[in-house]
Amino acid sequence: MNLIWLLLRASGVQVVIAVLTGLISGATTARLIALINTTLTQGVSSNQATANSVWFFVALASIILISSIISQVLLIKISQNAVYRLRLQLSKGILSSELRHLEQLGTPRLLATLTDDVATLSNTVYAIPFICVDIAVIGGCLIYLGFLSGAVFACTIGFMMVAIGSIQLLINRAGYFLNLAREEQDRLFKHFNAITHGIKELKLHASRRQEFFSQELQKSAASSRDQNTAALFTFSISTGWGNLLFFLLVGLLMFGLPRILVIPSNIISSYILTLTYMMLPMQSILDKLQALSRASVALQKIERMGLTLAGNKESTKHFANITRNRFSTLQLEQVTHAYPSEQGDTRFTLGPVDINLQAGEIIFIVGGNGSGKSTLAKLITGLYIPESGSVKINGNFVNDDNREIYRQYFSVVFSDYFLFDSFLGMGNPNLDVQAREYLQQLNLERKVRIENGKLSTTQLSQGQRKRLALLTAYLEDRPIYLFDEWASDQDPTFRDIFYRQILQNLKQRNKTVLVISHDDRYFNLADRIIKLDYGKIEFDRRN
Ligand SMILES: Nc1ncnc2c1ncn2[C@@H]1O[C@H](COP(=O)(O)OP(=O)(O)OP(=O)(O)O)[C@@H](O)[C@H]1O
Repeated sequence: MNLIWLLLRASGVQVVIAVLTGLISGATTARLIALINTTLTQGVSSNQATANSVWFFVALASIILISSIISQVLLIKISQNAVYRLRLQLSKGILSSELRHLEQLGTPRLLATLTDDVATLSNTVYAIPFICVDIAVIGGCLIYLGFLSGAVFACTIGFMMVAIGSIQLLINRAGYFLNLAREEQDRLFKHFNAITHGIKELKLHASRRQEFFSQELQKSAASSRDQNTAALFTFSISTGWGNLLFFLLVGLLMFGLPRILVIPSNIISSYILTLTYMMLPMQSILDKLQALSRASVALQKIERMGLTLAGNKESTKHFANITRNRFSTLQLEQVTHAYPSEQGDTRFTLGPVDINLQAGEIIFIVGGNGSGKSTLAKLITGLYIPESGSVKINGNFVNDDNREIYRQYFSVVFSDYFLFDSFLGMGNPNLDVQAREYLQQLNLERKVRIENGKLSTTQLSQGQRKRLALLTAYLEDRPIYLFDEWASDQDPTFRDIFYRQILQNLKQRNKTVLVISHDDRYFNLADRIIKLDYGKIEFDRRN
């Protein structure tokens, strides 16, 4: 049902046209079978009648061909379009969701849905057009059967309802196993994540690798295999059961029903012929049910993810020239943020904090590990929404409507930064020239080339990659800079350059620079130091 909605949402009008042409194809098929039936049972009286029948036969066959092709082409387009829209919607949903919510969902779950579920769906929607035509053919045949004999039709429909009900029970059972298998898939993705990101640690420690493999990955993979096997077994039972029931129906019509009802033999043979013709589309539907159930589970997962994303959606209106806005002050007033407590863990709460930042200041944010520096950075930059308290920029409150504008004041290099290999969204005509200048200042001109806003490589050392992240921040040229332990993996010479030259240059350009640092040798270079201790400001003093 959800799959049908998916198509209807993609293009309601086209779906209606496709269904109508499908129905025409089905009805024409029924008429063709009726023609074959009458010709076989009654024969043709004259040459003229034969010629008429031949033309009628050709016309019906042509209509079936054309209408089924139109229906399928339309449905193929609609279904592929639906998957395309779903991919974009999901990606948009992730991009506009609150960071905290995405952190809670976790990368493996997001990836499992973005890759696995969407792939399952896109591999299955191709079947929907064929199923629609099959259903139309079955529908057309049933209508023809209804015309042949009301009593036999009633018996046939009664039998079919019971048959469909029993098959549905089996399919529901298979769907249950598929759901379990899909839940296991999330855990599998978590382990795949560990393999790709923890490969060095796993390679270096044989017993850790072995235990990870046997206790975690293998267990999940085996459980996924078992649930999938159970689902597939149930599906094959349902296909076999469906075929058996079909033969049972044919047997009943041939041997059982004539004993109870008086049915002319030509009606019986017409029924058998039509039912035999219906067997092909029925079998085809039964074969595709497995893929459809899998797609339905995937769609449920996608929709659940979409719903949680929509429930945590932020406004992401696009505002041009935001960075040209002038910055004078930024105030955090009684701002708090709390992480939910993990098992056996005490809940970490940052704040309430009061901070007042001015343009052109260099502020060091210092404190021990876990004191809340990065959390504060996410609150200052608007990535986390304060649970209480308020943030003001240039005297104006930051709220849901202007948070997107607010974020454009910041150029940030987080400690877990991501490096894009091209400078996207910069809108700077001198980008390449400016970027090459910065490459020289950052001592990278012999390692990296820049052509049309694209970096020749990002396969560099940690320190060099971080310099490229700094280069991107330079090019963004925004009023407030924030560096989260930027210098931690720089060599002593460049670390010195960072603290003594880069930060001072930014200050001279009237930038506000927030530096999260453990380098106490350079604390004297700050205009101001804010020290955090277990989520509270221990001191906020000028140097
Ligand atoms: N994504 C998260 N989910 C739950 N708790 C978190 C999360 N990130 C941080 N925390 C908790 O918040 C506390 C502060 O973390 P934060 O990263 O802000 O510290 P920090 O001062 O930047 O530490 P470090 O110097 O080690 O980088 C930690 O004790 C941690 O347990």
